[in-house]
Parts: sequence; structure tokens; C-alpha cells
Amino acid sequence: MVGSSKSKPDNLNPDKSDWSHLHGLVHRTLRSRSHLLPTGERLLVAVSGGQDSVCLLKLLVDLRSQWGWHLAVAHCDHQMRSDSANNAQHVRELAERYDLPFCQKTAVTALKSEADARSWRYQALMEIAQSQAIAYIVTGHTQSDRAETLLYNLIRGSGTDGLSALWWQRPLSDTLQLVRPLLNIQRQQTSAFCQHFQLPIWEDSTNQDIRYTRNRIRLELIPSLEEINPKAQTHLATTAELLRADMEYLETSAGELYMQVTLPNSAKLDRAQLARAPLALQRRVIRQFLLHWLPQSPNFEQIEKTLHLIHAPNRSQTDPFPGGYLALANHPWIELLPKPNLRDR
Ligand SMILES: Nc1ncnc2c1ncn2[C@@H]1O[C@H](COP(=O)(O)OP(=O)(O)OP(=O)(O)O)[C@@H](O)[C@H]1O
Repeated sequence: MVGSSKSKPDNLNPDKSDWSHLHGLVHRTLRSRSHLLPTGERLLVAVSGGQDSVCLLKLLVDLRSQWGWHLAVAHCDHQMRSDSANNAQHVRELAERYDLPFCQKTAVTALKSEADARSWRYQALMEIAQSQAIAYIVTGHTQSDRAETLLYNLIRGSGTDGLSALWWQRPLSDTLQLVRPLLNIQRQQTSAFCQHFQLPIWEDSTNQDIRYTRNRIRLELIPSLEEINPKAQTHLATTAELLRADMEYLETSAGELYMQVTLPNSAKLDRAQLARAPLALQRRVIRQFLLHWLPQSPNFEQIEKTLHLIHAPNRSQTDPFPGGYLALANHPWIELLPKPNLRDR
């Protein structure tokens, strides 16, 4: 998978003739998506110490002479495992080995869940990048992560937007992008790459713990699906890629329709115009409308109840939404009102 089955030690000054299949693949991916990691940029590589981010780091180190990047390594110690300080030290040594600047953040308050850890980590990575005027944070998310995320969101009942999550890039702020250049590479390939170049990997003991849903999907669900179809992982990731394009198209069309069916600075939607649109656009317009006016994101049920008002008799209304708003069918409009105002009408 990496070009030769014989392993060879990590060459710290490789030229193009030392490149493996993965070097070529990532180089071509970045060339065809040239906005992802432009030449000459400063990149902050987020390294956990696991096989994916260690593979990512070596690939970027080896490709940088072609691309003129300036690299720095960041590690976040969540303090959630007894070996987390040793893990951080391991990444520090990896950065030293490549002679790269190393930045670490260590959690001071106890992080209770994986979700807490993730949101703290992204905040920490953003702070490091911003303090060093770096515009790109690069992570080692792979095609395997993409397939797992799709399954995870599917069984949580997330809509198409959740199914197409994990995209090549995501803006973290106006000046900072998160970039995932390994999204077309499988975890088996990063593992083979690390073995081939004898790269030192930090094995996270919790990765085998099936009490975590993500681990269970990785260790049990995906292998079961691969027994049914050996290419299941690739197909799932391709589905996520295709859904993303559909989702962007629908979202843009819905945004245009939203502008036509609402009035400036007014929480109203024109029922007759909405009624003529396809159901997929009606749902998305209503989601954008509620997202704009409500203090928190609407759920599926709230969107469906508002959708129902398009054809409902005048004065029909939804249950109150969080924050005290509710939607009302008011002659030609669906109107979103703070609940107390209803009494005055
Ligand atoms: N402790 C860490 N320090 C720095 N980077 C990290 C750390 N943990 C994860 N990363 C980065 O995030 C990538 C994805 O890691 P992992 O799949 O473990 O995270 P996750 O919580 O599932 O992430 P996400 O929610 O973004 O999908 C890694 O390849 C690495 O680039």
C-alpha cells in the first residue's frame, strides 16, 4: 500500500524519489484542491500521537519542499488518561525529530466527556494558531473517520447535513481554516505507512474501549458491514462526499427562496409562495428562518410543525419553542412571535 513491502527508516531529508504512494496521493489531492493548503503558508499540524496524525505529519514534512509551507506541531493534553503527559512528551519528541516548533495546551479543568474534550481541543488549537498568526490547522481525519461519522450521525437521526459532516475544510473563524487532507485515505493505509517508515506511534488505550460509541462503530459495526460488502467503508465515505454537494446546492437554493418569501427584518414567511416550492426547499427555508430568529437551533419536530402551517387554517399555531416563541398562521404569513404578544392580537 505504500509502494514497497519492505520497511525503511524515516528519512529526515527525503527527495521526491523517496515518496510513497500516499505521498503522491496527498500531493495530487492538494494540487486538485489548491485552495486547501496554499503554497508558502504557515500550517499548524494537530498531532495526537496516533497513526493518522503521525502519518499526516511525515507527509507534510516530506511535501513541504514542494509546497514551501512552514510547519508547527500542536498537541492538546486533555488530562483524561493517566498516560496523557507521556503521550504529550511523545509528540514533543516527534516535533524535535523533525526540528519543528512545538506548542502544547494542557486542560486545567476536568473534562467530563469526549464531547467536552473535543470542544476544548478545538478552542485550544485555535488559540495556538491565532497567537502565532497561523491561518491553517491541519488534522489527520481519514476516510475511515468519515464513514464512522456518517454512521454515527445516521443512528442519531441527524439530517443530510450531519451525514455529510467531515468535509475537507471548515472555517473556524474569519481568518482560520481547519483542513483535513487525508479524507480519501483509509486508516489501514496510514497504519501501513507508519509501519513502512517505522514511525513511532502512541497507542491510546481508550481506543479499544467499546463503551465509547465511536469505538464500537469502528471496532464492531464497520467490520460487520465489511463482511457484507468489503468496500462498505469506501462506499459510506463516497456517500458523505456526494451528499455534501447535494446539501450545498439545496442550501443555496433555499437561501435564495428564503429571501423571496420573507420581508426585510421581519419574522414572516409568505405561505402561498412557499406552498409552490418543493418539500425539500420548504423544509430548508423553514430551518433557515427558525435558525435566524430563535435563540437555539430548531429540531426536526419544530421544523415539521412550522412546515405544517403552510397549508393549515388561519390562526393555527405551533407549540411554544424554547425561548418562548411560537409560529402562527396569520392570513398570508407564517409569523414567528414572542409568546406574550399573542394575547394582544
Ligand atoms: N490530543 C490531540 N492533540 C492534537 N490533535 C489532536 C488530538 N486529538 C486529536 N487530534 C487531531 O484530530 C484528528 C482526529 O482525531 P480523533 O478522530 O481522535 O478526534 P475526534 O474527537 O473524533 O475528532 P472530530 O470530532 O474532529 O471528528 C487527529 O488526527 C489529530 O489531527
